[in-house]
Amino acid sequence: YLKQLFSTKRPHQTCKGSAAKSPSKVKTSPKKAPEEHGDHGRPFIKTSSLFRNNPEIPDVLSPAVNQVKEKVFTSNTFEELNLHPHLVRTNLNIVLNVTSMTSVQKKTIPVLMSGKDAVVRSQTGSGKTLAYGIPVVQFLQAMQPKVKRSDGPLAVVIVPTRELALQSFQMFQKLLKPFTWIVPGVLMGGEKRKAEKARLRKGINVLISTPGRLVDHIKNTLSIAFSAVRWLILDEADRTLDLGFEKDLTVILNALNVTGLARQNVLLSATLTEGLSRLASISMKEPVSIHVSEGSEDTVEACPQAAPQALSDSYAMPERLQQHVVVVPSKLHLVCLAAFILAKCKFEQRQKLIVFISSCEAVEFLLTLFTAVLCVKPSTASTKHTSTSLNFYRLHGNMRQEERTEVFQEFSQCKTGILLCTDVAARGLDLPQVTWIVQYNPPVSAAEYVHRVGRTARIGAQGSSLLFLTPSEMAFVDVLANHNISLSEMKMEDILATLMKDERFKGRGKWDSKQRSATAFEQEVRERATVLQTDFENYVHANNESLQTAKSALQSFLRAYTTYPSSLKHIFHIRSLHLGHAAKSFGLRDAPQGLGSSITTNPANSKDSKKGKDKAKRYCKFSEVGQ
Ligand SMILES: Nc1ncnc2c1ncn2[C@@H]1O[C@H](COP(=O)(O)OP(=O)(O)OP(=O)(O)O)[C@@H](O)[C@H]1O
Repeated sequence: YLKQLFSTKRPHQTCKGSAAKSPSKVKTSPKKAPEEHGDHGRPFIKTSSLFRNNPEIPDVLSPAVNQVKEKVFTSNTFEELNLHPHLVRTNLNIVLNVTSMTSVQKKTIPVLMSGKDAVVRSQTGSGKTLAYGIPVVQFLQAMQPKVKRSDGPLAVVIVPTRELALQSFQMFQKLLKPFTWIVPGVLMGGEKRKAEKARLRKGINVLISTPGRLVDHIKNTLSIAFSAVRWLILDEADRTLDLGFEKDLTVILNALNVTGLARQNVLLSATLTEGLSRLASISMKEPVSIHVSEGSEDTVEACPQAAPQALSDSYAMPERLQQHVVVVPSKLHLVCLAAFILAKCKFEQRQKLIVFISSCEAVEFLLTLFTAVLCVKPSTASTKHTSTSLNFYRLHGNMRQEERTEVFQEFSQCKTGILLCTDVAARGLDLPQVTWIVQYNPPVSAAEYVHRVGRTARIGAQGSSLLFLTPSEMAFVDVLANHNISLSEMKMEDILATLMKDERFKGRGKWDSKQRSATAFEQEVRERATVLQTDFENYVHANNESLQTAKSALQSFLRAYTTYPSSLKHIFHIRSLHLGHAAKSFGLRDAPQGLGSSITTNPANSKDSKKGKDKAKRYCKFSEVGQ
């Protein structure tokens, strides 16, 4: 069917009009349309109409849902917990500046301190890390005889990504400050194995690791011994399973189980549902199920079998998170994202955005393109509105680890900026003061949606999110509604209207700001969007290198599109993509020839067999996370 997909004769379901019948007939090449010069000295190349032959944009009808609410804070303080006074005063009150417990902490800490296993679900940004960190530290500092480095790991914390491993490690460093005899350490893909081996040999008591790297050491590092382990924490437990790490987890559990010491096991995530029972059954003993949704004051319950089944499919969302959706035809995706970034980061103050993109190559491409086109200063001082400069960052699994760590730290500390990233940044990361989450490419599940938007509106703060969908993808709104998530619509035209503030993209000179006619305004917005798209296309087509980069970004986007799970294929199916229009969203004037064969030759996209499907899943996900 891939042949069919890239055939120009393929009838297209999502588009109206003649262009829909010939998707590759997107005509704009310098040869076909000779250059002329516009008012601003920029060479104009006639861009095929961005606003014609697009599918209709119906209104979004987000079904009414009862949003599940969780109260973040309680009026209880940590003093009530009978913790070591240094842990409360030095660490929590002074170093971490926290006094009252969050709901999940109030429910989880006493359960864990009583020695039980637990499965913990509470909304993103509600303080789950301290909910397990405090009991672990309280337990370790009280151990007699005193913990020694040579005891090796006493607590093992498994997290799905490297940045999250680093973040959890830093939290343990803070919590363990007064207890200098207990040593935390982190192992993660991308770091030097030799240095990690040396640290393991010296002794690490609280070991934080990504699954793959831990398995690597279990197999290859003689000095790793788990004879003393008393705690196993799986943070973002559902994702760890998702990533196909089940095999790795089995290796880890087998290594831990050899000793037979009594061990406490804790699973945590904002989206624990089905699938977890399987994990619980292999790793836990009569776990207590803890969830925090409103009206569930008593939801600390012993659920001997398959505790997570008590959890419903309704996800609690942060109360002060404003969720939006915008429906944008593929052709207009690029200009619409650019206009949104300009609106927030150029014409508003102190905005910090995270933009989720489906592939590493597309992240790289957009970074280069936006830096070249959007960051250019106007040739005259004609920008009417006060504007601030744009600071772009990027994070994805194909970057070197040092670079990833550097970007993570820099973006954590910056006051304004735009992080273009893949799902490596979707889970667990606690990046301060993020104001907007933009999902430029839709997530692979409702759970991933929850985690992505959860990078804002943390710990009771305010935040907003925007999901981009094409008209053919609108049914994803219903998928979210099934999990009690409701979105309000933002209009594409309103986002594009930002371009009226930016004189760099002025149309061909007829616009007069004193004009009051709505039609003239709309016309000028469209012209400016076209000018911006032309700038993008000119950049992409300026040389062979940038053209190839755009093509491979498009290709990687298409590959990623094939990896949606079968339950969502009726919404996100590569057959319903309009290749010519998708190409436009990568600044390409025409749909590249031969893309079909390059996608079919990739084993990740062979979908003839189940094996092929599995490979496809793995290909994308492993390359994303870059274990
Ligand atoms: N009791 C508290 N009072 C104030 N701030 C807190 C408290 N507990 C945790 N925090 C802060 O809240 C933020 C979010 O916490 P954390 O990262 O543990 O959330 P989470 O529930 O694990 O989120 P996610 O599901 O996204 O991983 C962190 O900056 C943390 O320091």
